[in-house]
Amino acid sequence: MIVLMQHTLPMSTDTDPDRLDFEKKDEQHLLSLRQISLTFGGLQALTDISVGVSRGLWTALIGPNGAGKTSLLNVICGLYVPQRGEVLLGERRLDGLAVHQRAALGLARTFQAVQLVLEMNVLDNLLLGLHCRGRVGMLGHLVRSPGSRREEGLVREKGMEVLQRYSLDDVWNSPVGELSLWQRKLLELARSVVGDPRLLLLDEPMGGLTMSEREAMAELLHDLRSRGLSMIMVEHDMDMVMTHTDHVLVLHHGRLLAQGSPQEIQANPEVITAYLGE
Ligand SMILES: Nc1ncnc2c1ncn2[C@@H]1O[C@H](COP(=O)(O)OP(=O)(O)OP(=O)(O)O)[C@@H](O)[C@H]1O
Repeated sequence: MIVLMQHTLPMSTDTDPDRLDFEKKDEQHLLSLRQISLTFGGLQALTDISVGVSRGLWTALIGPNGAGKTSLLNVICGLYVPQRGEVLLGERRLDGLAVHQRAALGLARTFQAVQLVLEMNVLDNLLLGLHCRGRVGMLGHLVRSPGSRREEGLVREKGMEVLQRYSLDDVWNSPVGELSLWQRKLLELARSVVGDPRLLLLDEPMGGLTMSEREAMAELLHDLRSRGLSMIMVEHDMDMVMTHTDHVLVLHHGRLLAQGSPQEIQANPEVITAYLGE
């Protein structure tokens, strides 16, 4: 369940009762955003966003074009630094942590335009997901000690198991440049989860896919959620959002316009106006 924090963050001391109340709510959340504001020069991309995301849910982040959805994912994963506000994973404040440090704490991310190294083969691209998560010692690989070779063998074995799960084991040695869009989307998803993250941020994972591929992707995401992975997904396909996700956050002009179950969001007059007004 996601709880909108409507009161403003008090500026006073830790003994302030409002502040303690705020933090008590945060304890229940896997992710907490407190009063996030982000500007690019004169452009206000995000304004005063406070929201908590509970564990184990598949949350959709929707809104018209330019509403700030990708910017919010970028703030969460550390690509963008907001001018104001705090991001917490569990009780850990993430302010000041770089993308790779947040990844090591369990935050994973996929991108709208798939981010793979086209010249590298499928397995090596997958294993980049483990390096990003800090699960494999880069230095050990560079010096190639016997220990590191053994470790590398185990890691490659685990990688092949994951590729099998995503039906990519047959093409493990092909350069990514030779894969179809569907296979690239699969590989990006596999790479984002290979390090066992706690929270997965998905930016339009179904973009550009056919209807049957979208359904297949939804199945994979259901499977990940049933294994306990929490997800926040930016998606434009409303049918997908309404059919598959547990909870919906709606951004409009950089503000949190509404949140609720898919059914509540579908019936929300403010949301309908925001979309029709585009
Ligand atoms: N790096 C950037 N530099 C300048 N402006 C940016 C940057 N990133 C985003 N913006 C602006 O911030 C606003 C929100 O953009 P964002 O991409 O987050 O929206 P969105 O909801 O993801 O849109 P879409 O659905 O079209 O992908 C837009 O006006 C966009 O032009």
